[in-house]
Amino acid sequence: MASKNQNNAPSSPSQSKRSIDEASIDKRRRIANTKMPPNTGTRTQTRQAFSVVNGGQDLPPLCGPPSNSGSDCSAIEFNKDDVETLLNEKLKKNLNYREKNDKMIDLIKRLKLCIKWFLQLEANYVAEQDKIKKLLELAEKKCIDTELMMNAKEDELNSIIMELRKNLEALQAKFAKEEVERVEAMDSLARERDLRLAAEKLQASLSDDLRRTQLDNASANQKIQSLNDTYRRLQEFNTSLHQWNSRLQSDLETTNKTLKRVQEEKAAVVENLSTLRGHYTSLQEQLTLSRASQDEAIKQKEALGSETACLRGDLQQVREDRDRQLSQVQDLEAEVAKYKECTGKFSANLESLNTKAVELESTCSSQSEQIRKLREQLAFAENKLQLSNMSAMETRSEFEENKSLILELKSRLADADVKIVEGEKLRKKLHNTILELKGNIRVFCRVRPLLSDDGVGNDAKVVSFPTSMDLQGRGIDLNQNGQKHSFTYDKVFVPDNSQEDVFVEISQLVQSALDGYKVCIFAYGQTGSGKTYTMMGRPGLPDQKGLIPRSLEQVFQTKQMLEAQGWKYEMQVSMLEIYNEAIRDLLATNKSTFDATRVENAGKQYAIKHDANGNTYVSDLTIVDVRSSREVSYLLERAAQSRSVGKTQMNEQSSRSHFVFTLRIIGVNESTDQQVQGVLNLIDLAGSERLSKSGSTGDRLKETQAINKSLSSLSDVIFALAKKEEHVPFRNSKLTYLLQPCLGGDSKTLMFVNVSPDPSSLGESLCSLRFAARVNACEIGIPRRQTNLRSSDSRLSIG
Ligand SMILES: Nc1ncnc2c1ncn2[C@@H]1O[C@H](COP(=O)(O)OP(=O)(O)OP(=O)(O)O)[C@@H](O)[C@H]1O
Repeated sequence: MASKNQNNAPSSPSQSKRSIDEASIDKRRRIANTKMPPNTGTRTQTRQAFSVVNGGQDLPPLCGPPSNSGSDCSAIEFNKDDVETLLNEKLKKNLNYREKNDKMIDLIKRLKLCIKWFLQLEANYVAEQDKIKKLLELAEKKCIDTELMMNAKEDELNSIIMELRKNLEALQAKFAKEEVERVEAMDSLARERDLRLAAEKLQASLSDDLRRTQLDNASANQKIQSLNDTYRRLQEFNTSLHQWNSRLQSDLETTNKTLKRVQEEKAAVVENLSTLRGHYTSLQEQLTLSRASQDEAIKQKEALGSETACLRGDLQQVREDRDRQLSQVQDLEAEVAKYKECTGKFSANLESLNTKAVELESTCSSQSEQIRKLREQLAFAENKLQLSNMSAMETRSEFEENKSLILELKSRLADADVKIVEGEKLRKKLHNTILELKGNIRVFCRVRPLLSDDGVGNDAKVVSFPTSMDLQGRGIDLNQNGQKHSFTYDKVFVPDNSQEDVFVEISQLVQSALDGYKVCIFAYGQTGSGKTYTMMGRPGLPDQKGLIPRSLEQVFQTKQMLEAQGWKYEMQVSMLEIYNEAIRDLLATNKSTFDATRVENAGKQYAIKHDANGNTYVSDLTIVDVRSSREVSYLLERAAQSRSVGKTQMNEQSSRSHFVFTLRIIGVNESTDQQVQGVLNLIDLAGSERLSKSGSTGDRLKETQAINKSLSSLSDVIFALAKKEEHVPFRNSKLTYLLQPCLGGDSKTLMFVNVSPDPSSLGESLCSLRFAARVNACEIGIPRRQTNLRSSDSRLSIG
């Protein structure tokens, strides 16, 4: 029991008290049951004895004091009632003597037993009383010792409690101090945080530190809270100890009062003592725990100190940041000062802007006035607009009518376009037919006027023109030594005929070139007869423009007209001369080409090639795309400056080479899916001259021989073509080979024979006229014999 009570926790003093009270009551009960006061004990023992004597079965067996072994009443117990019942028992009247005697004997026996039991009980009580007295004395001694010890322990506990209180006060003071420091640190941190937040958001790391510090503070607060809880528990424990002590004192007083009466109270005191010992042990343990908690609190204090140091470090860092921020603030203040200066300037500007605003306001008011007027005008205009809308409605209806009319006209126009295309095709066909009927090789004769330089002989008028109806405009008579030579051609131009008159006659051929035919127009004649004049005209005089510029003007004019029908044309120009059977590029930009020393070799550079489509290509020849007659005129001037010229008896500026102007015309009509490719060759041949007259030496002789040779070759080709012979000797000269695709077949060839009326060159004129007459006669199908020409005249022979 003692060890069990020692293990009881002291934390529940009321429970302990209750257990102690119950124990005390139990003990008291037991003491009351076992104790028999000397004056009353006889009656009780007597009753127990009488109960036994009266039968004893209905009485509960009581644990009486120890009895003598072997005695009859050792197991019999008596109480007061039993004794009184035994003493008051009377015999029944209806009993006989014997029965009365038996009953009396039995009663006597029971009385004897009761007396005997009572005497034994009394002796036992006396012995027990002595023993209890001795035990009480010992218990008193022990209680006094225990009380002394308890007092000592109480003093010791009081001193410990005082010490703990002091420690707690010191800890509380430290905690309060640290709390104040913490609050100060928190305040400073809050201030610094405000500064930080106001300055820049770059202090995110410091915010993290602050959060950590706050967490540490929270943990410290928790620790403080736990310490406060511990302190509160200790206080409660101290209070319970006080209560327990007071209860112990009261119990001690109760024990002292009942010490003499109750033996079991000694055990209770012993138990209490053991309990107190247990409590003492537990108090010692609590003390140990308190010391441990004190150590822990000291450690926590140290930890808090280190945390405070950390916080101070953070505070120092925060202060440094604050210093940095302050420097930034100073910089910002400097900037603010600058901005203030700028603000001053801006305020000046603002004043000027204010004045401008005032001006603008005045302008605005005037504009408001204008707006008002404009609104009036707008209202007026709206009225007009309504009227206009009404008229627009009328116009719209007219428009619809016109639209339908336009559609009808468009359909008619489309029909007309189709008809035009068809008509154009028909025109081309008819035009070609007419030209074919006129002859693919035609000969025109042109007699130039008599010039002042021309020599005047006996018979000044060697050229005349028949006036008969059938030959008018086609015949020419040449008088030589009284003999009249008459020639007929497709057309004869008299000296009075202008350049325009001549061009009118050849313009149909130019149209053929645009229609896609190959056209060649030659100017043939003796030197000084007017070939260059006919082809090129006189420079600087527009009314004396020659066939080439006029043809080009017609080409570009017709091109523009045909573009309306869907035709698109590309024009390419090339110009070359054949000098001494060598080709020379007159549009080449390299001037060295015209170096006389390179003339002979230059021919090899310009190889003539014909393709299957009848197109001619000269390698290395300059071909220029042209879009206007002006561009071509510019090129013609350049070429004229590059031509090989010389001086003859008949001409100061005699052309010593054949000049070939080629215009390639490529036309495409996408709407009718037609394509044409025509060529217009305009050729100013070198002037024929008798060798006897040319001064026939050196280069001059060579030039004249080359010219005569190429002209002879050309006459061969033209005769062959006119006679439609199978073998045409194109390769006899560069000129004929170059013109091969443009001669014969569907090609149109026109030869001008230029004649000089100068009597001194009558022979040359006669030769030219005879040659041209033969060509013309072949073409129109006149039998050779009817021309009265000798066979030897079939070839042009000059010199
Ligand atoms: N129809 C004409 N009307 C007026 N003057 C003309 C006419 N034909 C030629 N002339 C003039 O006659 C001169 C010789 O003419 P042109 O130079 O054209 O002869 P040519 O046949 O080209 O000579 P060559 O073969 O030697 O080059 C020039 O001064 C030219 O102005």
